[in-house]
Amino acid sequence: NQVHTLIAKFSQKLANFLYPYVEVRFMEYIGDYSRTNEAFTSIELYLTSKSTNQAKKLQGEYVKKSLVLKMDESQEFHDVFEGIKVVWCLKTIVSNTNRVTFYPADDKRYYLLTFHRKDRDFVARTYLNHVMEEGKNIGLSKRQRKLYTNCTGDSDKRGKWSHVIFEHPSSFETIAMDSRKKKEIIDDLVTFSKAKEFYAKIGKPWKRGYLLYGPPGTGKSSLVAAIANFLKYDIYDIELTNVKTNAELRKLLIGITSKSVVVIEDIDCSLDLTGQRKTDSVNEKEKEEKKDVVAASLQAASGEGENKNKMSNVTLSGLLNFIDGIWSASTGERLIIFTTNYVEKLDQALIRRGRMDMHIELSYCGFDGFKMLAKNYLSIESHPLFDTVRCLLEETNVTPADVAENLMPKVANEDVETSLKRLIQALRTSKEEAEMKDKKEDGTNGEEEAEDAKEKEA
Ligand SMILES: Nc1ncnc2c1ncn2[C@@H]1O[C@H](COP(=O)(O)OP(=O)(O)OP(=O)(O)O)[C@@H](O)[C@H]1O
Ligand SMILES: [Mg+2]
Repeated sequence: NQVHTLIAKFSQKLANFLYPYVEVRFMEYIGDYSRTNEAFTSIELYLTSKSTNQAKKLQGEYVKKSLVLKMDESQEFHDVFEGIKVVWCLKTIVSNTNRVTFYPADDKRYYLLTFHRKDRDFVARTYLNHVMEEGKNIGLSKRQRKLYTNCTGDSDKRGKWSHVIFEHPSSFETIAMDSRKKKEIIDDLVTFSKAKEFYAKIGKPWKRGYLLYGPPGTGKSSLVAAIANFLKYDIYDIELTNVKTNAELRKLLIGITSKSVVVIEDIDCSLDLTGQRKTDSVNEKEKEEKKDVVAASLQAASGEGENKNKMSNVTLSGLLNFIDGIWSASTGERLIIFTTNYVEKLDQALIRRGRMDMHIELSYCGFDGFKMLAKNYLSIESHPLFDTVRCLLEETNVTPADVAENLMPKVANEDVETSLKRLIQALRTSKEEAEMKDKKEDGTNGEEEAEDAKEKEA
Protein backbone atom coordinates (compact mmCIF):
# COMPACT_ATOMS: atom_id res chain seq x y z
CA ASN A 1 0.00 0.00 0.00
CA GLN A 2 2.72 2.43 0.95
CA VAL A 3 4.57 1.81 -2.29
CA HIS A 4 1.35 2.34 -4.17
CA THR A 5 0.64 5.77 -2.60
CA LEU A 6 4.24 6.80 -3.10
CA ILE A 7 4.09 5.91 -6.77
CA ALA A 8 0.79 7.75 -7.17
CA LYS A 9 2.23 10.84 -5.48
CA PHE A 10 5.33 10.89 -7.62
CA SER A 11 3.57 10.17 -10.84
CA GLN A 12 1.23 13.13 -10.09
CA LYS A 13 4.25 15.35 -9.43
CA LEU A 14 5.92 14.17 -12.61
CA ALA A 15 2.77 14.82 -14.60
CA ASN A 16 2.52 18.33 -13.11
CA PHE A 17 6.12 18.95 -13.93
CA LEU A 18 5.79 17.77 -17.50
CA TYR A 19 2.40 19.37 -18.12
CA PRO A 20 1.92 22.38 -15.84
CA TYR A 21 -1.35 23.51 -17.46
CA VAL A 22 -4.93 23.63 -16.29
CA GLU A 23 -7.79 22.91 -18.69
CA VAL A 24 -11.38 24.11 -18.41
CA ARG A 25 -14.22 22.94 -20.61
CA PHE A 26 -17.25 25.03 -21.48
CA MET A 27 -19.90 22.76 -22.99
CA GLU A 28 -22.39 24.17 -25.50
CA TYR A 29 -25.39 22.65 -23.72
CA ILE A 30 -25.95 21.97 -20.09
CA GLY A 31 -27.67 18.75 -19.10
CA ASP A 32 -29.34 16.64 -21.71
CA TYR A 33 -29.39 19.24 -24.53
CA SER A 34 -31.96 21.11 -22.54
CA ARG A 35 -30.32 24.43 -21.98
CA THR A 36 -27.76 26.47 -23.90
CA ASN A 37 -24.78 27.31 -21.78
CA GLU A 38 -24.65 31.11 -21.64
CA ALA A 39 -20.93 30.95 -20.95
CA PHE A 40 -20.43 29.14 -24.28
CA THR A 41 -22.39 31.82 -26.15
CA SER A 42 -20.41 34.63 -24.52
CA ILE A 43 -17.10 32.92 -25.28
CA GLU A 44 -18.14 32.36 -28.89
CA LEU A 45 -18.99 36.05 -29.35
CA TYR A 46 -15.79 37.14 -27.64
CA LEU A 47 -13.62 34.84 -29.72
CA THR A 48 -15.43 35.64 -32.96
CA SER A 49 -14.67 39.32 -32.46
CA LYS A 50 -11.01 38.68 -31.63
CA SER A 51 -9.94 35.63 -33.54
CA THR A 52 -10.88 36.52 -37.11
CA ASN A 53 -7.55 38.19 -37.77
CA GLN A 54 -5.51 35.49 -36.06
CA ALA A 55 -7.03 32.08 -36.87
CA LYS A 56 -6.09 30.50 -40.17
CA LYS A 57 -9.20 28.41 -40.59
CA LEU A 58 -12.52 30.17 -40.33
CA GLN A 59 -16.17 29.34 -40.83
CA GLY A 60 -18.51 31.72 -42.64
CA GLU A 61 -22.10 32.10 -41.48
CA TYR A 62 -24.86 34.40 -42.58
CA VAL A 63 -26.35 35.92 -39.42
CA LYS A 64 -28.98 38.70 -39.48
CA LYS A 65 -28.20 39.95 -42.96
CA SER A 66 -24.44 40.00 -42.55
CA LEU A 67 -21.60 37.57 -43.00
CA VAL A 68 -19.88 36.48 -39.80
CA LEU A 69 -16.52 34.69 -39.74
CA LYS A 70 -16.10 32.30 -36.84
CA MET A 71 -13.14 30.31 -35.59
CA ASP A 72 -13.18 26.83 -37.10
CA GLU A 73 -13.00 23.69 -35.05
CA SER A 74 -9.61 22.61 -33.69
CA GLN A 75 -8.17 26.04 -34.38
CA GLU A 76 -6.21 27.44 -31.48
CA PHE A 77 -6.55 31.03 -30.45
CA HIS A 78 -3.87 32.55 -28.22
CA ASP A 79 -5.19 35.37 -26.09
CA VAL A 80 -3.10 37.70 -23.95
CA PHE A 81 -4.79 39.67 -21.20
CA GLU A 82 -2.81 41.84 -18.79
CA GLY A 83 0.31 39.86 -19.57
CA ILE A 84 -1.29 36.44 -18.94
CA LYS A 85 -1.39 34.00 -21.85
CA VAL A 86 -4.23 31.54 -22.40
CA VAL A 87 -5.21 29.29 -25.29
CA TRP A 88 -8.75 28.70 -26.55
CA CYS A 89 -9.82 25.87 -28.81
CA LEU A 90 -13.20 24.71 -30.11
CA LYS A 91 -13.51 20.92 -29.86
CA THR A 92 -16.15 18.31 -30.53
CA ILE A 93 -16.90 15.05 -28.80
CA VAL A 94 -18.16 12.87 -31.61
CA SER A 95 -20.86 10.58 -30.39
CA ASN A 96 -20.61 6.97 -31.49
CA THR A 97 -24.22 6.01 -30.88
CA ASN A 98 -26.47 5.58 -33.88
CA ARG A 99 -29.45 7.03 -32.09
CA VAL A 100 -31.74 9.26 -34.17
CA THR A 101 -32.46 12.45 -32.23
CA PHE A 102 -34.40 15.60 -32.69
CA TYR A 103 -31.13 17.54 -32.79
CA PRO A 104 -29.14 17.64 -36.04
CA ALA A 105 -26.19 15.80 -34.56
CA ASP A 106 -25.48 14.19 -31.27
CA ASP A 107 -21.98 15.62 -31.22
CA LYS A 108 -21.14 17.82 -28.28
CA ARG A 109 -19.17 20.98 -28.88
CA TYR A 110 -17.16 22.72 -26.22
CA TYR A 111 -14.53 25.40 -25.80
CA LEU A 112 -11.37 24.28 -24.11
CA LEU A 113 -9.42 26.88 -22.18
CA THR A 114 -5.81 26.05 -21.31
CA PHE A 115 -3.57 28.18 -19.08
CA HIS A 116 -0.58 27.80 -16.80
CA ARG A 117 -1.44 26.65 -13.32
CA LYS A 118 0.34 29.63 -11.73
CA ASP A 119 -2.32 31.87 -13.33
CA ARG A 120 -5.21 29.87 -11.96
CA ASP A 121 -6.44 32.58 -9.57
CA PHE A 122 -6.14 35.38 -12.09
CA VAL A 123 -7.97 33.45 -14.81
CA ALA A 124 -10.77 32.33 -12.51
CA ARG A 125 -11.33 35.73 -10.91
CA THR A 126 -10.49 38.30 -13.55
CA TYR A 127 -9.95 36.92 -17.03
CA LEU A 128 -13.09 34.80 -17.29
CA ASN A 129 -15.23 37.65 -15.93
CA HIS A 130 -13.73 39.87 -18.59
CA VAL A 131 -14.58 37.37 -21.35
CA MET A 132 -18.16 36.94 -20.11
CA GLU A 133 -18.72 40.70 -19.85
CA GLU A 134 -17.24 41.43 -23.29
CA GLY A 135 -19.19 38.58 -24.89
CA LYS A 136 -22.44 39.78 -23.35
CA ASN A 137 -21.83 43.33 -24.57
CA ILE A 138 -21.07 42.15 -28.09
CA GLY A 139 -24.24 40.05 -28.00
CA LEU A 140 -26.30 43.03 -26.88
CA SER A 141 -24.90 45.32 -29.53
CA LYS A 142 -25.51 42.77 -32.28
CA ARG A 143 -28.98 41.74 -31.26
CA GLN A 144 -31.98 42.54 -33.40
CA ARG A 145 -33.45 45.55 -31.65
CA LYS A 146 -37.17 45.91 -31.03
CA LEU A 147 -39.77 48.62 -30.98
CA TYR A 148 -42.41 47.88 -28.35
CA THR A 149 -45.85 49.36 -28.05
CA ASN A 150 -48.79 48.98 -25.69
CA CYS A 151 -51.19 50.20 -28.34
CA THR A 152 -52.62 47.14 -30.03
CA GLY A 153 -56.34 47.66 -29.78
CA ASP A 154 -56.60 44.12 -28.46
CA SER A 155 -58.24 44.20 -25.03
CA ASP A 156 -56.64 40.87 -24.03
CA LYS A 157 -53.24 42.47 -24.31
CA ARG A 158 -53.86 45.22 -21.78
CA GLY A 159 -50.78 45.95 -19.72
CA LYS A 160 -48.62 43.92 -22.10
CA TRP A 161 -46.11 44.93 -24.71
CA SER A 162 -46.13 43.80 -28.31
CA HIS A 163 -43.22 44.47 -30.61
CA VAL A 164 -41.87 44.74 -34.12
CA ILE A 165 -38.24 44.83 -35.29
CA PHE A 166 -36.85 48.32 -34.82
CA GLU A 167 -35.19 49.59 -37.98
CA HIS A 168 -35.01 53.37 -38.20
CA PRO A 169 -32.26 54.93 -40.30
CA SER A 170 -32.01 58.10 -38.19
CA SER A 171 -28.63 58.81 -36.64
CA PHE A 172 -26.77 61.77 -35.18
CA GLU A 173 -25.19 62.35 -38.59
CA THR A 174 -28.59 62.84 -40.23
CA ILE A 175 -30.10 65.07 -37.53
CA ALA A 176 -29.80 68.76 -38.28
CA MET A 177 -29.21 70.74 -35.15
CA ASP A 178 -26.69 73.05 -33.54
CA SER A 179 -23.42 71.10 -33.50
CA ARG A 180 -22.55 72.21 -29.95
CA LYS A 181 -25.89 70.98 -28.67
CA LYS A 182 -25.47 67.72 -30.55
CA LYS A 183 -22.06 67.13 -29.02
CA GLU A 184 -23.46 67.87 -25.58
CA ILE A 185 -26.16 65.21 -26.04
CA ILE A 186 -23.70 62.63 -27.36
CA ASP A 187 -21.32 63.25 -24.46
CA ASP A 188 -24.16 62.95 -21.99
CA LEU A 189 -25.30 59.65 -23.52
CA VAL A 190 -21.80 58.20 -23.49
CA THR A 191 -21.28 59.22 -19.86
CA PHE A 192 -24.63 57.73 -18.93
CA SER A 193 -24.04 54.42 -20.66
CA LYS A 194 -20.73 53.94 -18.85
CA ALA A 195 -21.85 55.09 -15.44
CA LYS A 196 -23.06 51.84 -13.88
CA GLU A 197 -20.67 52.01 -10.93
CA PHE A 198 -21.24 55.72 -10.46
CA TYR A 199 -25.02 55.34 -10.16
CA ALA A 200 -24.52 52.46 -7.72
CA LYS A 201 -22.14 54.63 -5.69
CA ILE A 202 -24.48 57.59 -5.38
CA GLY A 203 -27.45 55.33 -4.67
CA LYS A 204 -29.59 56.22 -7.68
CA PRO A 205 -31.29 53.86 -10.15
CA TRP A 206 -29.40 53.77 -13.44
CA LYS A 207 -31.69 55.91 -15.54
CA ARG A 208 -31.89 59.34 -17.10
CA GLY A 209 -34.72 61.53 -18.33
CA TYR A 210 -34.77 63.72 -21.43
CA LEU A 211 -37.41 66.24 -22.34
CA LEU A 212 -37.45 67.16 -26.03
CA TYR A 213 -39.54 70.17 -26.87
CA GLY A 214 -40.08 72.38 -29.87
CA PRO A 215 -42.47 73.11 -32.73
CA PRO A 216 -43.77 70.29 -34.95
CA GLY A 217 -41.29 69.08 -37.56
CA THR A 218 -38.12 70.02 -35.72
CA GLY A 219 -36.87 66.46 -35.35
CA LYS A 220 -38.02 65.28 -31.91
CA SER A 221 -39.11 61.83 -33.03
CA SER A 222 -36.07 61.56 -35.31
CA LEU A 223 -33.82 62.39 -32.36
CA VAL A 224 -35.42 59.67 -30.22
CA ALA A 225 -34.65 57.12 -32.96
CA ALA A 226 -31.12 58.49 -33.32
CA ILE A 227 -30.53 58.15 -29.58
CA ALA A 228 -31.79 54.56 -29.57
CA ASN A 229 -29.57 53.74 -32.57
CA PHE A 230 -26.59 55.40 -30.95
CA LEU A 231 -26.92 53.49 -27.68
CA LYS A 232 -28.16 50.32 -29.41
CA TYR A 233 -31.18 50.22 -27.10
CA ASP A 234 -34.71 48.93 -27.64
CA ILE A 235 -37.57 51.44 -27.75
CA TYR A 236 -40.73 51.23 -25.64
CA ASP A 237 -43.26 53.67 -27.05
CA ILE A 238 -46.03 54.19 -24.51
CA GLU A 239 -49.43 55.43 -25.60
CA LEU A 240 -50.75 56.76 -22.31
CA THR A 241 -54.31 57.14 -23.50
CA ASN A 242 -54.39 53.40 -23.99
CA VAL A 243 -53.41 52.69 -20.39
CA LYS A 244 -56.48 52.41 -18.23
CA THR A 245 -55.20 52.57 -14.70
CA ASN A 246 -52.09 53.29 -12.67
CA ALA A 247 -51.85 49.57 -11.92
CA GLU A 248 -51.73 48.83 -15.63
CA LEU A 249 -48.98 51.42 -16.06
CA ARG A 250 -46.99 49.69 -13.32
CA LYS A 251 -47.48 46.35 -15.03
CA LEU A 252 -46.07 47.81 -18.23
CA LEU A 253 -43.14 49.21 -16.29
CA ILE A 254 -42.26 45.81 -14.91
CA GLY A 255 -42.27 44.41 -18.44
CA ILE A 256 -39.55 46.81 -19.62
CA THR A 257 -36.13 45.24 -20.03
CA SER A 258 -32.76 46.79 -19.42
CA LYS A 259 -31.01 48.82 -22.15
CA SER A 260 -34.12 50.54 -23.36
CA VAL A 261 -35.47 53.95 -24.26
CA VAL A 262 -38.97 54.59 -22.92
CA VAL A 263 -40.75 57.23 -24.97
CA ILE A 264 -43.94 59.13 -24.30
CA GLU A 265 -44.66 61.24 -27.36
CA ASP A 266 -46.64 64.47 -27.14
CA ILE A 267 -46.99 64.19 -23.40
CA ASP A 268 -49.00 67.42 -23.27
CA CYS A 269 -51.84 65.93 -25.28
CA SER A 270 -51.65 62.39 -23.94
CA LEU A 271 -53.67 62.91 -20.81
CA ASP A 272 -54.93 65.70 -18.63
CA LEU A 273 -51.72 65.76 -16.64
CA THR A 274 -51.37 69.49 -16.54
CA GLY A 275 -53.20 69.97 -13.24
CA GLN A 276 -51.80 69.89 -9.75
CA ARG A 277 -50.85 66.58 -8.19
CA LYS A 278 -53.45 66.94 -5.46
CA THR A 279 -56.68 68.17 -6.93
CA ASP A 280 -59.27 69.12 -4.38
CA SER A 281 -62.33 66.99 -4.06
CA VAL A 282 -64.55 69.45 -5.92
CA ASN A 283 -62.26 69.32 -8.92
CA GLU A 284 -62.16 65.57 -8.68
CA LYS A 285 -65.93 65.44 -8.70
CA GLU A 286 -66.16 67.77 -11.65
CA LYS A 287 -63.70 65.63 -13.52
CA GLU A 288 -65.64 62.48 -12.75
CA GLU A 289 -68.83 64.10 -13.94
CA LYS A 290 -67.16 65.26 -17.13
CA LYS A 291 -65.83 61.79 -17.76
CA ASP A 292 -69.25 60.30 -17.23
CA VAL A 293 -70.73 62.73 -19.73
CA VAL A 294 -68.07 61.97 -22.34
CA ALA A 295 -68.34 58.25 -21.73
CA ALA A 296 -72.10 58.38 -21.96
CA SER A 297 -71.96 60.29 -25.24
CA LEU A 298 -69.45 57.82 -26.64
CA GLN A 299 -71.66 54.99 -25.56
CA ALA A 300 -74.65 56.62 -27.13
CA ALA A 301 -72.74 57.21 -30.37
CA SER A 302 -71.65 53.63 -30.84
CA GLY A 303 -74.43 51.90 -28.98
CA GLU A 304 -71.99 49.82 -26.97
CA GLY A 305 -71.34 49.75 -23.24
CA GLU A 306 -67.70 48.88 -23.78
CA ASN A 307 -66.62 52.41 -24.56
CA LYS A 308 -66.97 53.40 -20.95
CA ASN A 309 -63.88 51.33 -20.28
CA LYS A 310 -61.82 53.26 -22.75
CA MET A 311 -61.33 56.29 -20.54
CA SER A 312 -57.86 56.41 -19.08
CA ASN A 313 -57.62 56.90 -15.35
CA VAL A 314 -53.87 57.32 -15.21
CA THR A 315 -53.06 60.21 -12.90
CA LEU A 316 -50.07 62.49 -12.74
CA SER A 317 -49.01 60.80 -9.53
CA GLY A 318 -49.20 57.42 -11.26
CA LEU A 319 -46.96 58.71 -14.01
CA LEU A 320 -44.48 60.22 -11.55
CA ASN A 321 -44.29 56.88 -9.80
CA PHE A 322 -43.73 55.24 -13.15
CA ILE A 323 -40.76 57.49 -13.79
CA ASP A 324 -39.02 57.40 -10.45
CA GLY A 325 -40.99 55.50 -7.87
CA ILE A 326 -39.52 52.57 -6.01
CA TRP A 327 -40.62 50.18 -8.76
CA SER A 328 -38.78 52.07 -11.43
CA ALA A 329 -35.39 50.88 -10.17
CA SER A 330 -36.07 47.27 -11.02
CA THR A 331 -35.53 47.49 -14.76
CA GLY A 332 -31.91 48.65 -14.92
CA GLU A 333 -30.26 50.81 -17.55
CA ARG A 334 -32.94 53.00 -19.08
CA LEU A 335 -33.63 56.37 -20.69
CA ILE A 336 -37.01 58.05 -20.41
CA ILE A 337 -37.83 60.57 -23.11
CA PHE A 338 -40.83 62.88 -23.26
CA THR A 339 -41.57 64.88 -26.36
CA THR A 340 -43.88 67.85 -26.46
CA ASN A 341 -44.76 70.85 -28.57
CA TYR A 342 -45.80 72.97 -25.59
CA VAL A 343 -43.37 72.71 -22.73
CA GLU A 344 -45.10 75.48 -20.78
CA LYS A 345 -48.27 73.40 -20.51
CA LEU A 346 -46.59 70.67 -18.47
CA ASP A 347 -46.67 70.34 -14.71
CA GLN A 348 -43.38 71.46 -13.15
CA ALA A 349 -43.26 68.30 -11.03
CA LEU A 350 -43.16 66.19 -14.16
CA ILE A 351 -40.19 67.94 -15.72
CA ARG A 352 -38.14 69.06 -12.74
CA ARG A 353 -34.40 68.27 -12.83
CA GLY A 354 -33.73 64.83 -11.48
CA ARG A 355 -36.84 63.53 -13.17
CA MET A 356 -36.17 64.99 -16.60
CA ASP A 357 -32.45 65.62 -16.29
CA MET A 358 -31.88 67.24 -19.66
CA HIS A 359 -34.22 69.67 -21.35
CA ILE A 360 -33.42 69.83 -25.05
CA GLU A 361 -35.02 72.44 -27.22
CA LEU A 362 -35.31 71.58 -30.88
CA SER A 363 -36.06 74.76 -32.68
CA TYR A 364 -36.24 76.23 -36.14
CA CYS A 365 -33.56 75.49 -38.66
CA GLY A 366 -30.39 77.56 -38.33
CA PHE A 367 -27.53 77.80 -40.80
CA ASP A 368 -25.63 75.04 -38.99
CA GLY A 369 -28.62 72.72 -39.37
CA PHE A 370 -29.08 73.70 -42.99
CA LYS A 371 -25.46 72.86 -43.79
CA MET A 372 -25.93 69.43 -42.29
CA LEU A 373 -29.09 68.84 -44.35
CA ALA A 374 -27.36 70.10 -47.52
CA LYS A 375 -24.51 67.68 -46.88
CA ASN A 376 -26.89 64.76 -46.43
CA TYR A 377 -29.43 65.58 -49.13
CA LEU A 378 -27.26 67.22 -51.82
CA SER A 379 -23.78 66.01 -50.86
CA ILE A 380 -22.37 69.54 -50.86
CA GLU A 381 -20.51 71.42 -48.17
CA SER A 382 -20.48 74.87 -49.75
CA HIS A 383 -22.12 76.72 -52.64
CA PRO A 384 -22.33 80.37 -53.72
CA LEU A 385 -26.06 80.36 -52.81
CA PHE A 386 -25.31 79.43 -49.17
CA ASP A 387 -24.92 83.09 -48.17
CA THR A 388 -28.41 83.95 -49.42
CA VAL A 389 -29.81 80.97 -47.52
CA ARG A 390 -27.98 82.05 -44.38
CA CYS A 391 -29.47 85.59 -44.52
CA LEU A 392 -32.97 84.26 -45.13
CA LEU A 393 -32.72 81.68 -42.33
CA GLU A 394 -31.77 84.44 -39.91
CA GLU A 395 -34.86 86.41 -40.88
CA THR A 396 -37.51 83.72 -40.91
CA ASN A 397 -38.57 80.68 -38.91
CA VAL A 398 -38.73 77.42 -40.86
CA THR A 399 -38.53 73.92 -39.46
CA PRO A 400 -35.85 71.44 -40.53
CA ALA A 401 -38.71 69.34 -41.93
CA ASP A 402 -39.60 72.19 -44.35
CA VAL A 403 -35.99 72.70 -45.39
CA ALA A 404 -35.53 68.95 -45.88
CA GLU A 405 -38.65 68.78 -48.03
CA ASN A 406 -37.36 71.53 -50.33
CA LEU A 407 -33.94 69.94 -50.65
CA MET A 408 -35.47 66.62 -51.65
CA PRO A 409 -34.94 66.07 -55.42
CA LYS A 410 -38.28 66.34 -57.21
CA VAL A 411 -37.11 64.72 -60.45
CA ALA A 412 -34.36 62.20 -61.11
CA ASN A 413 -30.85 63.73 -61.37
CA GLU A 414 -31.99 67.18 -60.36
CA ASP A 415 -29.04 69.54 -60.04
CA VAL A 416 -28.01 71.16 -56.78
CA GLU A 417 -28.76 74.68 -57.87
CA THR A 418 -32.41 73.93 -58.67
CA SER A 419 -32.93 72.49 -55.19
CA LEU A 420 -31.24 75.45 -53.51
CA LYS A 421 -33.25 77.93 -55.58
CA ARG A 422 -36.47 76.15 -54.63
CA LEU A 423 -35.47 76.42 -50.99
CA ILE A 424 -34.65 80.11 -51.33
CA GLN A 425 -38.01 80.73 -52.96
CA ALA A 426 -39.77 78.87 -50.14
CA LEU A 427 -37.85 80.86 -47.52
CA ARG A 428 -38.80 84.15 -49.22
CA THR A 429 -42.47 83.16 -49.33
CA SER A 430 -42.41 82.19 -45.67
CA LYS A 431 -40.74 85.49 -44.78
CA GLU A 432 -43.34 87.48 -46.70
CA GLU A 433 -46.19 85.56 -45.07
CA ALA A 434 -44.75 86.24 -41.62
CA GLU A 435 -44.45 89.94 -42.41
CA MET A 436 -48.04 90.10 -43.68
CA LYS A 437 -49.24 88.42 -40.51
CA ASP A 438 -47.32 90.86 -38.34
CA LYS A 439 -48.80 93.79 -40.26
CA LYS A 440 -52.31 92.41 -39.85
CA GLU A 441 -51.80 91.97 -36.13
CA ASP A 442 -50.41 95.48 -35.87
CA GLY A 443 -53.43 96.73 -37.75
CA THR A 444 -55.92 95.04 -35.45
CA ASN A 445 -53.93 96.18 -32.43
CA GLY A 446 -54.05 99.72 -33.79
CA GLU A 447 -57.82 99.54 -34.25
CA GLU A 448 -58.27 98.21 -30.73
CA GLU A 449 -56.15 101.00 -29.33
CA ALA A 450 -58.14 103.59 -31.22
CA GLU A 451 -61.39 102.13 -29.86
CA ASP A 452 -59.97 102.13 -26.34
CA ALA A 453 -59.00 105.78 -26.70
CA LYS A 454 -62.51 106.63 -27.99
CA GLU A 455 -64.10 104.86 -25.04
CA LYS A 456 -61.88 106.74 -22.66
CA GLU A 457 -62.80 110.05 -24.25
CA ALA A 458 -66.48 109.21 -23.98
N1 LIG B 1 -33.52 68.25 -37.15
C1 LIG B 1 -33.81 67.51 -38.24
N2 LIG B 1 -32.80 66.94 -38.95
C2 LIG B 1 -33.06 66.20 -40.03
N3 LIG B 1 -34.31 65.96 -40.49
C3 LIG B 1 -35.33 66.49 -39.83
C4 LIG B 1 -35.13 67.28 -38.67
N4 LIG B 1 -36.32 67.68 -38.21
C5 LIG B 1 -37.23 67.17 -39.03
N5 LIG B 1 -36.66 66.44 -40.00
C6 LIG B 1 -37.36 65.75 -41.08
O1 LIG B 1 -38.72 66.01 -40.92
C7 LIG B 1 -39.48 64.82 -40.68
C8 LIG B 1 -40.37 65.01 -39.44
O2 LIG B 1 -39.57 65.11 -38.29
P1 LIG B 1 -40.01 64.53 -36.87
O3 LIG B 1 -41.09 63.55 -37.03
O4 LIG B 1 -38.77 64.08 -36.17
O5 LIG B 1 -40.55 65.85 -36.19
P2 LIG B 1 -41.19 66.03 -34.77
O6 LIG B 1 -40.44 67.14 -34.11
O7 LIG B 1 -41.25 64.76 -34.07
O8 LIG B 1 -42.63 66.56 -35.11
P3 LIG B 1 -43.98 66.42 -34.27
O9 LIG B 1 -43.86 67.38 -33.12
O10 LIG B 1 -45.02 66.83 -35.23
O11 LIG B 1 -44.07 64.99 -33.84
C9 LIG B 1 -38.49 63.72 -40.47
O12 LIG B 1 -38.85 62.61 -41.21
C10 LIG B 1 -37.17 64.27 -40.98
O13 LIG B 1 -36.92 63.80 -42.28
MG1 LIG C 1 -42.88 63.52 -33.46
